[in-house]
Formats: sequence, structure tokens, C-alpha cells
Amino acid sequence: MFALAIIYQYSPKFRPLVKSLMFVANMLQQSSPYLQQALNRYIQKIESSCDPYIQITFHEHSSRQFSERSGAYVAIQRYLEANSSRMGKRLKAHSVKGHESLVLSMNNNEEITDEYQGVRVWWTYSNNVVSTTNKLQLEKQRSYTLIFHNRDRDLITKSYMKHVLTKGKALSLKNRRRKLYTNKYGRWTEVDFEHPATFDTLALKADTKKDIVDDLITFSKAKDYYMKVGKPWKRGYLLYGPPGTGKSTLIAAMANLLHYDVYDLELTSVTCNTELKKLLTETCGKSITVIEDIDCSLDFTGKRELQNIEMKEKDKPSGNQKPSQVTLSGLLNSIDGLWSSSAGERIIVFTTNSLEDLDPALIRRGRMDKHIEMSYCSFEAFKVLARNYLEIESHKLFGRIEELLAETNISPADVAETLMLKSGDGENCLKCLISVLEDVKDISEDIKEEKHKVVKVDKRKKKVKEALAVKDVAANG
Ligand SMILES: Nc1ncnc2c1ncn2[C@@H]1O[C@H](COP(=O)(O)OP(=O)(O)OP(=O)(O)O)[C@@H](O)[C@H]1O
Ligand SMILES: [Mg+2]
Repeated sequence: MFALAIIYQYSPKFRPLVKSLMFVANMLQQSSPYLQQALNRYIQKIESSCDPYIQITFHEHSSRQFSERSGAYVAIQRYLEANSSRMGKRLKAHSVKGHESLVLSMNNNEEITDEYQGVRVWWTYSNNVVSTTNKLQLEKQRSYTLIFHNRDRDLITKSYMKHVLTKGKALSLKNRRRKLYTNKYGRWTEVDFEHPATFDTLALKADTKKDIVDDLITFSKAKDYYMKVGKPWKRGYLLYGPPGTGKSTLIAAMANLLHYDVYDLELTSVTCNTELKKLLTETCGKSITVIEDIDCSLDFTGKRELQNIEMKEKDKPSGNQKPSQVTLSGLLNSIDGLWSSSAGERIIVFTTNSLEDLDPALIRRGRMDKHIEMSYCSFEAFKVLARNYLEIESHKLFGRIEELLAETNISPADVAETLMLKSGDGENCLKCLISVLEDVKDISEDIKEEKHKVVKVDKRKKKVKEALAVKDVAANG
């Protein structure tokens, strides 16, 4: 009918004929819908045999209820946004939180051209309002349509589509806003994860850093390997070391490197083993689940009882928070259960200040695959901090600092604090660090001496006791 209307409009010569045809078509349409359907099918057949172009439409919501967004749609959207500036002419720009540059996307009914292995394809975007299945509401339905020549069918449907989806998914992953989850009252609550730590800013020995980065990258790419050997795709890290040596900072750098979410599990807020299991199974893949200060969270060190008493004392005013009943075996079961019940790459990290206090079952290989010691600030680690905080690569005072660091135990957190430019220049900060290190050295020497004295006194006391015992024996004997 549409075609006839055009001919009628532009070819006065054929108007009488067109008029008659339109009359017949109208009659047919009214008299028999079945005939009309058959006619439409026939017209479509003729059209498709004349038109060498093929169309594939990707809707945003694949189901009729407009529930989930289609993964293919999202991947295509990311791919086209990334390539729009190169391919499109009339685009719209919008800013996205976390992106420095503007994101360009297609206008409604806009068409852009893409090229793949020398073959051209066209993408169109449509954003229409349609009625929902119950016809009472109107919904926006967005879609992308891919148009290509029939002769390129194989290349486009097999190779090009795979290329678009892979690239799009990788971009989604890279640009997605990551989340930091914390547990409260048995539920996870989330905020954006925005910790700026990276492996570049981490003060750690170069070989340790390289070892960790290699391990993480290998893990993140080892899906097929884990499948092949029949192991769940997971890895456990145990970070141990004194306070302020960068354990929490390392976790943030790991999450930033792999673009993972972080679940910060506060064990003392978990009421029982069942709740723990539920929380762990609710975590998603591509995530790091962290239990900080694990030695202070469970009762196998004997601290639990103390901790519960402290909690009870604290809770007295409000009085309604129950002390946690999570046990070591509950934790082990939940972790093992998590690994066997859920797919997807997952990392679990425990941190502790005292390795000796941990139950061997908790940290055995297989549960905690990699044990990483975070130690006091070495000269190598100091150089990373000096570069980060002061933008100084070398300095005449570095020699003295190296000597002092070799003789003192100071955490990277304390060194970083001294290097923060409060006033004056970098050299002042270095002098300030030297004086802090000298103080620490004096104090630790005093402590050593005190300890030595205590040991001496203890030895003397022991000797006196032994002598008295010998005397007693002799007197009684
Ligand atoms: N190795 C490091 N590299 C860079 N910065 C560090 C390092 N260690 C500590 N810092 C700095 O010190 C601060 C405290 O470090 P962090 O919280 O990571 O220590 P931690 O080992 O987790 O301590 P705790 O055992 O008390 O939890 C960080 O915000 C960071 O600025
Ligand atoms: Mg910490």
C-alpha cells in the first residue's frame, strides 16, 4: 500500500491504474485478513529476494517482561560507544562518573558504519516507546540493528559478532564501577570502591611485587586450566605482618589490578555459621572476599572469649546485639562450601598480625594458597615511598636513611606519614625521617638492653633458686 501511495504521488501517468490497484488491495484487506496475511508474506518474499542486505536486531530486554538487560545489547553498546567517535557523524555526548572524557553515543535512528576485515557493516540505534504486555503501561524499548550484505553472512555472524561481543564485554568490565561491600545485620551493603592504591604506589620489594602480580594475572587467565584439572577457580591469600605494613593497601591494589569487587567480611558482626554461609554464597564472581585480622575474629586463639566479654560490655547500653557464634569449623565449612557451590573467579584474603596464633587448618595450602609476609620498611620500599610522596629518585641523605633502616623496625605507614609534605621541601622531610629513625633506633636499643637485663635477672634468680634447693636437700638429707 505504501509503495502504491508513492507511485500515486509521483507518477500522475499511472494514477488511474494505481487507484484501481489500491481499491482492490483495500477490498482484499477488508474482506479477508487471511488473504491479506498471505499477500504480505508474498510481498516480503519478493522484497527479500531483491534486497541483498540482512538485518539482525538486538533488543535491550530480551524477555517480554522487560526484566533483565540483554548481555549482548550491553556489550554492543559499549563497543559502539568506544568506536563512535571514529565511526559516527551525529552523536550525543554525556559525562559518566569516573570517566575523565565524555562518552559519545548514537542518537535515535542514527546510523554508523563499521569495517571489519575489509567488509562494511552498518549499525542503527532505535529508542521507541512501546506498550507493555498488559497494554496499560508504556516502556522504552531500545535496540541496535546490524545490517550487512548477504555475501558476508558467514564472516559477520561468526567472526565479527564474536569480535564485537568480546571487545564490548572487556570494555564493560574495565569501565564498570566497582563495589565495596560490607556486612551488617546479615546483609551486604555496598558503596563505590574508589581506593587509589596500585602496585606502582605500593612500597614492597620489587621481586615480591612481581611475584604477586604474576600470580594474580596467571590466576585471572586460568579459567580453562582450573576446568581441566577439576578445581574450583579460586585462590586464597594470607597476608601477615605487623600493623601498618600495607596489608590492606595490597588488597586494594589487587582489586584495582584485576578490576574485582571487594567484600569486606566483618566476622564479629556475623551472628552464626548459617549467616556466614549465606553471606559468602551471596558474593559474586570476580571478587575478593577479605577477612581482616582473622586472629582476632575467631575463638581458637582464646581471644574470642575475651572479645565476647568486651562486646557484651560494649553492648550493655543498647543491649541487643548478640555476640557472634561463628566457629572455626563453621568458617572452614562455609569457605569450602563456597568454593564447591559457585562458579566464577574468586579470591579470598585473610590478614593477620600474628601468624603463630592461626590454626594450621585455616591456612593450609589449598585454602590459603599463597602466604605473603608484609615486613617493616626496607630501603627498597622507602625508595618507592620517596618517589610517590616527594618525587625524589635519589638524594645525598639516602645513604644515611639506608643505614638506619637496616638497624630499625619501622612500618611503611610511619615512613609515609613522615614523608607527607606538611611544610617545607623534600629535603626537610628526609631530615625529619632521619631524626625519627634515630629516635626509633635509640628506643629499640633501650628495649633490647632492658630485655637483656630482665633475662640476666631471671637467670640469676634461677641460679639462686637452684642453689637454695641444693642447700635444702643437703639440710634435710
Ligand atoms: N607497603 C606500603 N606501601 C605503600 N603505602 C603503605 C604501605 N604500608 C603502609 N602504607 C601506608 O600506610 C597506611 C596504612 O597501611 P595499611 O592499612 O595498608 O596497613 P596494614 O598492614 O593493613 O595495617 P593493620 O595491620 O593495622 O591493618 C596506608 O594508608 C598507606 O598509606
Ligand atoms: Mg589492615
